[in-house]
Amino acid sequence: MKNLETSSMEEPEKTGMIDTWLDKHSSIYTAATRHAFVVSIRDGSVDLSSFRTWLGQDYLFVRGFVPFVANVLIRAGKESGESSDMEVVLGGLASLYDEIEWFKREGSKWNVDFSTIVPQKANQEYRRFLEALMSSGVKYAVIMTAFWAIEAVYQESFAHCLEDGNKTPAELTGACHRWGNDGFKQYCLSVKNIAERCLENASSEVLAEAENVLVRVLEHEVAFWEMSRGGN
Ligand SMILES: Cc1ncc(CNC=O)c(N)n1
Repeated sequence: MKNLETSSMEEPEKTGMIDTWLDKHSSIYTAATRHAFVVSIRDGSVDLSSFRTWLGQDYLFVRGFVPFVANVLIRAGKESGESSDMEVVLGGLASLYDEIEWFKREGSKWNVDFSTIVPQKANQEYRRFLEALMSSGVKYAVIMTAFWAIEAVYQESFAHCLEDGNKTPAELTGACHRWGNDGFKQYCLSVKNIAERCLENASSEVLAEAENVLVRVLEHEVAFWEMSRGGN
């Protein structure tokens, strides 16, 4: 009797490099997107001094992230070969303006004086890593993979705090909506598609570098959450 299960030999659906890498490095990906600090926001047990530490440190991080995204924007104009890349990155850069304004409002709300905050070690190391990625020897496919990972960790993390069954305190839902909203999810998907397109044509050396950079971003994100949880 003919086996119906195997009678149609369909080609397996093509998965992109990024999803392949996330499967391969799923434990660090989960550590970055389901960190105890994020889970504590979701279940309402969050320690507000940790939240205040995160707020001040992330404000400094975002100020360093702006030149990084500006560098991605310049490369999107010069190196991409696809004119729509620029609009995607420009949209991200523009939203960082609103984000900085939001941080300032949150800073007054939580009595966090940004002018006196000193970047902690994890923050300094993450920013140094971003600076290294901005050097001209780093390929567009590699920086785009890093850019996607940085944004996607926040999207995944804060969307989790808004999912069914959350007990996120009302005063923290603003932060969760900032990165957990649907528009930000769509934007992350657009960045992912750009990265995937570049990776499709990349050499094995560039692929290896992009995979390494992806893992390094996830490690920096875990260290950043750890720093926040440690308080100040
Ligand atoms: C440490 C860290 N990683 C990613 C983001 C999200 N990108 C821009 O806001 C962020 N704010 N902070």
